[in-house]
Amino acid sequence: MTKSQHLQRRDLDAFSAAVVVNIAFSFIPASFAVAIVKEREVKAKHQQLISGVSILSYWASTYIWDFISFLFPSSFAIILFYIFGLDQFIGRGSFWPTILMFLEYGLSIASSTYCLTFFFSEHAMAQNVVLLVHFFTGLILMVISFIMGLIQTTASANSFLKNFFRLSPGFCFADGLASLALLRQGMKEGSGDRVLDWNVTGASICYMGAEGIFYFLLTLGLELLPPHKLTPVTLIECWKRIKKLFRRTSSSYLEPLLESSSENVALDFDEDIDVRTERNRVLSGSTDNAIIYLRNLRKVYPGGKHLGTKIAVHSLTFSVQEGECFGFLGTNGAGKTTTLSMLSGEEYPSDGTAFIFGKDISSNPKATRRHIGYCPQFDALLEFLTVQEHLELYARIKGVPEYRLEDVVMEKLVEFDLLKHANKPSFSLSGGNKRKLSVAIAMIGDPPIVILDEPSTGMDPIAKRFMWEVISRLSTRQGKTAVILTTHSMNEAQALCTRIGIMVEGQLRCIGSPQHLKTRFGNHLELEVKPTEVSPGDLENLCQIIQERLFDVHSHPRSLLSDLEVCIGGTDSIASENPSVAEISLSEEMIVIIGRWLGNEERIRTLVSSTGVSDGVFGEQLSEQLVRDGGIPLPIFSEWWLAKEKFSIIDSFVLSSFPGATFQGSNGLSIKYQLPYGEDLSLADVFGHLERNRYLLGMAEYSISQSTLETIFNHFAANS
Ligand SMILES: Nc1ncnc2c1ncn2[C@@H]1O[C@H](COP(=O)(O)OP(=O)(O)OP(=O)(O)O)[C@@H](O)[C@H]1O
Repeated sequence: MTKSQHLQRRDLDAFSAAVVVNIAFSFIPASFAVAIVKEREVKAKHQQLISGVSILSYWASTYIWDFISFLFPSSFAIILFYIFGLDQFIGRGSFWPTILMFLEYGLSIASSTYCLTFFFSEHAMAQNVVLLVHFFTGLILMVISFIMGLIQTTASANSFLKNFFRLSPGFCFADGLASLALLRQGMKEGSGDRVLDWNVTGASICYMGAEGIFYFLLTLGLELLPPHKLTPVTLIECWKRIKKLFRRTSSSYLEPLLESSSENVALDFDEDIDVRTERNRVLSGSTDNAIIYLRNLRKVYPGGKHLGTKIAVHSLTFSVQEGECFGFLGTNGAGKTTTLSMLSGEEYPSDGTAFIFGKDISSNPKATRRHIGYCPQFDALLEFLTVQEHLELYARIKGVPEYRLEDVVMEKLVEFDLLKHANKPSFSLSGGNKRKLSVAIAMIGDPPIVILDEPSTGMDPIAKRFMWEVISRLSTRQGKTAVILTTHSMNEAQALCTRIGIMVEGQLRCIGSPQHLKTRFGNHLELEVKPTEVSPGDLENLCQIIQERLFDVHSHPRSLLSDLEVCIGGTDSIASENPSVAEISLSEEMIVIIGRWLGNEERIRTLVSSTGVSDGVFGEQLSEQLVRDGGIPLPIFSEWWLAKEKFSIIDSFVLSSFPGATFQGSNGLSIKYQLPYGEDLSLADVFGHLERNRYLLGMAEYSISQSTLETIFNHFAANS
């Protein structure tokens, strides 16, 4: 074998060794990546592993574990490398540079894979794909570089291109090993004897070291900041934030408001006068004690391929003061959660901004978040952590000092009546108790701003009352905390909120105190009347009249007589003596005829109609009985008839006395009306008129109330 053949053989052997190692490194970590993902899933399920430690240390342990997992195959390969004598190509003197490269390779691969996965998708598969792309890139570049290095005309281009190829950790690693092998065999040109020369291992060590640190820091940043995928929209948002950062140098409490008069945006919808007044007030900076200001806050979501963009929140402007409980109401999809997510820093505004204690949520999200306790719409609890551990964990995250921890946790357990559930894992709690825990977490550390997104969902009425107590104590009694509350319960809003804003399709449609909204938008009164009960004398009289008419056989059609026979048990009894009233059961045909005798066939129709005309509970029961038994006892029919008579008298009285009054329904015991309310008809007029005629009309009781919040909400929802 000539020297040149020997060199080529050695050259090829060195290259094969590097390729084999590279492939080994490609696939072993790839399979480990799967194991790591699985291990993370397991950890996610058994969250008690992190009991008592902060999120940060959980993150650190996960990261270190991943890193060790990546290093494991490195160590494994090193051992193999020496056992099978592959080291003869490298030489024992190169042990430490080799070890260093292995370590750096582990770090740079782990960090860059982690980091790229964060950017594009956190799906487990994405992590594997990134990992494999990494390894194959290294391998392919290695082959290209090797071939280019062999061909004389491309050798210098190869040296230049290597500077870029080295951005791939796989290439760096394989190139470093191959260069070491070539050096030891004396086949490396122009590099002297030193293993740490740039062209031997120096470049690989520097590149991999720099990449490892760079990606590590980037990953750290991504872990600590809220995760955001790299999409055109997020890029635009990032750009806007950067611009704002440079524009806004001051963060004093009032300055942002005073500078803002030019921010009146052109609205493409008619704004309610109260909403406009609030907008002008906020934009002019004349708000006292307000600690939250929203200024033209807007959120646009990308709509995907086939849908247009979605404007979830349109130019929202209002303020919330200290000690205020602001009720943020709205239809489903009105944009409430989106607004709250922007305030709590979960989402970036597409335009406009908000200030919390004078700090801009866009340019200073960390500083603003410190003031906020947020209870999201869906419980963000860790399944296997107990109630107490949750409180401890969040108290630590919120910076409660260790010596106060026990007291703070106990205080919340008692305040939210969770003491008896303290040691239960959160997955075993009922929905209502989960909500309690979420609200308790939001209130840890007594933040000056508490944002509660539908806090009482799923709670029983007692728990709900209890929760209302806690919230009202927080805002009204302590007087220092501002609460923003979204709810679909009008009772809750009425009970808790000092001011309410109703959102429809991303726009604020009205704003003001509950009383102000009722006075402004409740342009009618609700009247409920309960008639007196039917008197036994009247009932007896009617039964008698009907009975007499029924037994006046000459006036009956043949078919009715046969009906009567069936109802009271035979012809003899009809002819000879009158049966007792209670014995008489009226068939449908008889009822229709009786209605005609009594002069109101229309009323009978509500009873016998198969179309199910609503006539209150009593009427519905009689209809059912008629269908089921084929008849109704005479006394019961008579009672129903007299009750209807009373209803009818009251109905004609109300409709004729209050022009514009509308019938709203009856439950069989009382009737409801809506009366127009305004200059023509005052509350005093209505009371006076009803009181004067009360006994004449047979009203047992009546009530008049202003429109409820629910009617006002329905009015806005219906006009959306
Ligand atoms: N990530 C998103 N991407 C696209 N559209 C979204 C996204 N999140 C919310 N939306 C849309 O924005 C609008 C406002 O949603 P949001 O969840 O803020 O409403 P909401 O008032 O809280 O409703 P609900 O009372 O049902 O909780 C909805 O039309 C919703 O479909």
